[in-house]
Amino acid sequence: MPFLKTAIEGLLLFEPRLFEDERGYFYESFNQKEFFEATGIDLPFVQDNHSLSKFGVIRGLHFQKPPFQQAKLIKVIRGEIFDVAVDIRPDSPTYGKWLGFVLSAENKKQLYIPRGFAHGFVVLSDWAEVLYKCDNYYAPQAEGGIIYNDKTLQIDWRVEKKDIIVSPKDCLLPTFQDI
Ligand SMILES: Cc1cn([C@H]2C[C@H](O)[C@@H](COP(=O)(O)OP(=O)(O)O[C@H]3O[C@@H](C)C(=O)[C@@H](O)[C@H]3O)O2)c(=O)[nH]c1=O
Repeated sequence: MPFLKTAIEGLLLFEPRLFEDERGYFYESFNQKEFFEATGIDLPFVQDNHSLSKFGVIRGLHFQKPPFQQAKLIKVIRGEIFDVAVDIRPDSPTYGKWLGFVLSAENKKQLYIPRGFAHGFVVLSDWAEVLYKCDNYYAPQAEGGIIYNDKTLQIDWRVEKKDIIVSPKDCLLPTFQDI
């Protein structure tokens, strides 16, 4: 289960090895032991999430406040997304930096986002189904977020402004400066 390091410490990209034959393909989409070796995380994931979104939908940027923070392992089983992680770990040398990766049903890449990041994605295909594992339960009272079009972060969401769809709740999220 090879995890590639990224320009942000702790943020890892997983490119699984596919076994293809005349029937189709097989791959290990998750292996706890190899995951532990790569990330040092010894806790099992406790919640799996599955969302479907149409083209132009941005979900995010979301996080849960301490002590309810969540690490996430993201993958796409239908369509294509641009998945974004923002480092909001106060002591991090890359605090306030973001990285984005195209994850798709085709490329089968998975993004591991440690605790202490804000997360969001935009759908680049007609529809996208996103699956992710979390190492902590949903805690609505601890929900936090940053507005997707924050002026400081300047995230390039890769879709035209007219096509962007954001939930009423996410439209009200604070700026990066205000969190
Ligand atoms: C996130 C979540 C939501 N819900 C409920 C609350 C609400 O009524 C409904 C939809 O919630 P939301 O609008 O917050 O869903 P969504 O915008 O998809 O929220 C998710 O966005 C991505 C980017 C993340 O990283 C996730 O951690 C999560 O915050 O689902 C749960 O029951 N459990 C959960 O874990």
